[in-house]
Amino acid sequence: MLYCYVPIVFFSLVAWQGLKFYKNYKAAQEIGFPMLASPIDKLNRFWLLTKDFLTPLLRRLPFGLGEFSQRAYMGWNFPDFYKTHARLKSDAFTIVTPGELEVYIADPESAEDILKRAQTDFVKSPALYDILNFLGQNVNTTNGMTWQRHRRITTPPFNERNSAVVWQESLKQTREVLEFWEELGNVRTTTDDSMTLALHVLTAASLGVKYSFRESLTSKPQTTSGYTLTYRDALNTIIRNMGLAILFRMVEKLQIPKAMLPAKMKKMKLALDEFHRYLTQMVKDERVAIATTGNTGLTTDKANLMSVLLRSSDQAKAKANLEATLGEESPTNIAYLSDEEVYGNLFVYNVAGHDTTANTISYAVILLAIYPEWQEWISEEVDKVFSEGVGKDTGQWDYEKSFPKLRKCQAIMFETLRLYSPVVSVPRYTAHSRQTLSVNGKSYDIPPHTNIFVNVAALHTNPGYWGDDALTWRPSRWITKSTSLDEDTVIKAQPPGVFIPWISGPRVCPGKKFAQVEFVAVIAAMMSSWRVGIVREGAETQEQSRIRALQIVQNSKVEFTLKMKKPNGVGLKWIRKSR
Ligand code: HEM
Repeated sequence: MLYCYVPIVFFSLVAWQGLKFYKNYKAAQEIGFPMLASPIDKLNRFWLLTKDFLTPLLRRLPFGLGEFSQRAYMGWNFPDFYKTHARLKSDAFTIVTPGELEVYIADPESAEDILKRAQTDFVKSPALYDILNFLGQNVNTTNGMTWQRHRRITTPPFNERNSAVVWQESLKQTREVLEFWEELGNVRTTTDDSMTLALHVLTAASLGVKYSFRESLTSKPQTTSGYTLTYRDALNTIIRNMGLAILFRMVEKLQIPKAMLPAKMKKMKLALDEFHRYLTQMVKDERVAIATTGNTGLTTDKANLMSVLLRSSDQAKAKANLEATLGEESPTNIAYLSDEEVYGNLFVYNVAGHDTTANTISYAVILLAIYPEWQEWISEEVDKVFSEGVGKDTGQWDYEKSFPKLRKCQAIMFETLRLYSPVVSVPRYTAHSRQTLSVNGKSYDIPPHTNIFVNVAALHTNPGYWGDDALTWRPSRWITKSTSLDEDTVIKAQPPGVFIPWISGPRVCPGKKFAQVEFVAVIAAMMSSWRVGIVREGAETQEQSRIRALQIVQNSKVEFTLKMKKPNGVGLKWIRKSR
């Protein structure tokens, strides 16, 4: 009997999806942007589980019937760049799906406007961000007053004093990495090692925990009793497989018994559970340390994300409790973080602050090896900045004096982020209200429950702004002559909305300076005494090896953030620069 219901259920589902699609089509027509259609909602769970298998089959369908599948996943904007906008001759277009309506924007002024109105009009969609609530709600996933509370409490550690720690730790890690790479001869682990380097910088600056790069390679990791993984391995397993971690959270809701999970998912579950336990223990230990030493966490060398989160949370909690005991009529609004929220924020800062910077370093290093002329370009600047006094002894390099002068190193970072931005599109949501948006000077009405994507990859490569060589990696486009007598060159300022790897407005990335300081320290230290080249394969010429390496760089895809699919395909050789 049951089999009779199967076709009924199937056709009802199809009809329901068709109805939703039609409703969205009418809404998209009313907005007035050019339209594209997709019969699939990219957040549909069945699609998420099967898309890797189905997409190649769909692409083979005749008459371009499966063409929509190119845009049916998060992050399709790379390597589409500005192409779809150019084809539709519009800085805005709509994709109609049976899920929620999607609008893509590549007009710099509208992009800026959307990002500025992040607190009220264009918020973060719960459907997209709730899944990132690993271990607890956090600054990245919340909206409104809750977000303000998270932001107020979590950002103070990212100050100038912290930048000096980031600078010193980045230089130290780079010295160790380079010694290791010199010994290796043929380095195929640029991305993995950059991840380790960035993780060590982050744990030093945010948790006050220091690791040695060399020891992390040679010594067998010591697991704490009762754990299978070390803290670092648990975090690494999660961060290097964020796509899987997100999928695990979706599958977790289906309550599939652990024994039935595939091996990869079991490993992810173990990493997430143990990372949670480590954080719980670290928070407990930090509380004891604060109580016994009276360390405020704000004015001493021990100021780090963990101590600041706990201290400001605990103080605010104590104040609220006192007000409640005194029977005050309107006790302070909750101004602290619950323990779960502390874990959630520690997790998100670890993920956001590690993977993004590490990948930017690894893209830049491989691009420098492909285009060695830019190595000379930076080296000239580094030699000039450190010509007096400390010279090549990076252990003596001073953050405050040198960082602002290393403009070419900053240009390398900006140019790398322009083409290989970790976040290729920024999703926002109109929630329950209708919003007016001006695009290229004309006003449009955006309906409620619309996902509006600021198309970062398109903005960064619009030939109308960046010129005919928009897709070429050319760091010198960032340097211009200074009008001041004190400096001969400066970084070229861009108009608002044109270059937004860290976005802008109230939700601008709080780790922007952190990432810049780390990147500049690493690249300057590398180029002060070293040169890097591509290791040729077989009978390859130098030119062929560069073309191959560039293909590997361009063969990237978004897995939480943008990454090369096969970074280990490029072998690099590091040699000391002759004095
Ligand atoms: C090259 C390096 C980096 C890039 C390109 C980058 C980019 C971004 C972008 C585009 C966002 C906005 C995402 C959205 O609203 O959906 C963001 C948010 C965030 N980033 Fe970064 N980031 C970098 C490094 C860092 C670092 C080093 C940290 C911390 C140490 C960090 C912590 C965060 C946090 C906590 C948020 C959420 C802020 C909020 O929503 O209020 N990021 N980042």
